[in-house]
Amino acid sequence: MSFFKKLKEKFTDQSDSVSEKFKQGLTKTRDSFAGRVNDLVARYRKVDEDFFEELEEILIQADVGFGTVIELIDELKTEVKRRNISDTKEVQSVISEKLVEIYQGDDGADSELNIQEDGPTVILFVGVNGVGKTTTIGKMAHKFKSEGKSVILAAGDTFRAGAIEQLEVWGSRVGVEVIKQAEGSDPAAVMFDAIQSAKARKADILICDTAGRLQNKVNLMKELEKVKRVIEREIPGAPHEVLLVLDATTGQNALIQAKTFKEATNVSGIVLTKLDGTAKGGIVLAIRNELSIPVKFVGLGEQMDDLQEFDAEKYVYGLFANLVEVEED
Ligand SMILES: Nc1nc2c(ncn2[C@@H]2O[C@H](COP(=O)(O)OP(=O)(O)OP(=O)(O)O)[C@@H](O)[C@H]2O)c(=O)[nH]1
Repeated sequence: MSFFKKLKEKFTDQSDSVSEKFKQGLTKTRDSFAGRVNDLVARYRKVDEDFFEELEEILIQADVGFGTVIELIDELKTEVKRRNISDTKEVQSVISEKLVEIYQGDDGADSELNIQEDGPTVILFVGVNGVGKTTTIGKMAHKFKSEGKSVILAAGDTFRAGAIEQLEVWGSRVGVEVIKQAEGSDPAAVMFDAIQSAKARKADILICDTAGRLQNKVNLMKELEKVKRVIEREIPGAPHEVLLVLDATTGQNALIQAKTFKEATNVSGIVLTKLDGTAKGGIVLAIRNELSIPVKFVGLGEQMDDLQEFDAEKYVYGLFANLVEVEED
């Protein structure tokens, strides 16, 4: 059975709300990317050099990233030869198989969060303004709460006007406490307070917001280092996760931001927001391959439960859900 058929069997069940969310959230990307692949396959009967060249172009336009595209095309060519494939329709299933393989890589690209059994687990959020950091923190707090965990939020973005209030709005919406100080105060002091509260209340999860200015890398680095130092001192081994939030609709710009943050701090995972708002959802693969940081969560819409743990198979299923398939005997 083809790889894609197996994926379909695994995920077509409508009652699986998560794979359905991936399918819904990737509609824009699927319409353009998979639509073009379908069209390519219809136009080319034979797998030849021209076919691969056009495929390369489509992948690059979906923001898959140049390096990743070259790797993928090379592997496809090898596989086509090895399996003696001549029908272009058969190549489609191999593409989906290779996309999953490339994403999972050698290290398995684990999207699971490093949660401490006997908390508090400290999760530090970093990222520039406007990427959807606050919304993501709110959605994540909601996710933990619905799993029965107790959550505290730390309003560490003391720099951007309105950031504290915005976090408070999410705090009351989700029903979790927000630890804050006045605008302009030292973020490290907010973290200190928040950790004391989390310890005193035996909270399971402490989610920390930070300021997202990128204009001055030295300042950003200093601030993040200071915040991390305080957290580490108060809870050895923390922060347990440093999640960088990136906006999928900014395409290659998101990659540039990621490189800067990677230089400034140890990023343990990426949250890619607004994947539903772009036709270039291939950016997930570019991030994974070019930065070697796993995408741990993706934003697939504006609703509270639209933040989903990333899963390469569900993602690829979402990309190709309407694939025109080869008839199998
Ligand atoms: N469609 C869609 N919209 C999202 C997603 N994540 C966030 N948004 C929207 O993006 C907008 C900006 O998000 P905010 O969290 O307010 O971000 P911000 O306040 O501009 O900036 P920061 O909090 O500093 O990142 C809001 O309208 C969110 O609803 C997503 O996954 N999908």
